Amino acid sequence: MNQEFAVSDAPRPLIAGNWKMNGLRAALQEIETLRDAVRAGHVGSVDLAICPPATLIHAAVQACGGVLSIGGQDCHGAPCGAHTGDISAEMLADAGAGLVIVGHSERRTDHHESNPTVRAKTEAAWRAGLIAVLCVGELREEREEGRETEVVGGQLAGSVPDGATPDNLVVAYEPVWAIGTGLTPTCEDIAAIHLFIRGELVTRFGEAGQGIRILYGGSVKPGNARELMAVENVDGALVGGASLKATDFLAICACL
Ligand SMILES: O=C(CO)COP(=O)(O)O
Repeated sequence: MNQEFAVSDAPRPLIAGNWKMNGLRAALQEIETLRDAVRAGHVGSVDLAICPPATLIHAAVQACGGVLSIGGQDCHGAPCGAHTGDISAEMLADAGAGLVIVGHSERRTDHHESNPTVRAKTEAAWRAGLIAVLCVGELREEREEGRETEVVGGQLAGSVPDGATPDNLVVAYEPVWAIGTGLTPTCEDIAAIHLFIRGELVTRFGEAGQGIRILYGGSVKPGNARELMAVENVDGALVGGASLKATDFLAICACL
């Protein structure tokens, strides 16, 4: 691949905010601030998404004025049924969501979600017409043992269904030990694992694998976003804490 092709063919970056279990209705002001910034032309060539708690999805869709995507943080694999407390991908789509995070490490840990479960959730997202933002990443001890590619490779093989394309899948590499800790891998380490993920996607999906966006997540802040986003095969970020305030989120977006 020559340089010109690589540059023109690079996926458009995506900065996605994961609000986790944060946000009451007053937080919709942050979405309105993001909307106004996009409308005023203050955000460059980058796609924006916010995944608020499910209680705010419908209102967030109304508040965002169609200039950013709103997503869910999880979905059930089934379209409906006797699953108290769960939300289906169809329900998210009905509320106006365009994407859904699946396989976040907090779900894999707190709710014991396995790779086959994450795979079923990804298929559910596709069935409902949503983009799946599928999270992978190793634990601290797995990194210390030098097993990160083995772990991430196993998560990709076990949880990404056949049929992935740039239009239905985004992969988010989130090392568990970097989430909410202020720690980040070195740029060299991020480059290595993103190249590994790119290779796995291309091996499995051919040309489509080149265009599937690979986000980095874990303690992305305005102060470190520029160097993290400049790493090869980093096509944007999945941001937790720094997505709660529009000013921080916009400062991250400005780094692309
Ligand atoms: O888990 C994350 C996003 O999904 C990252 O969270 P922090 O940005 O708060 O580390």
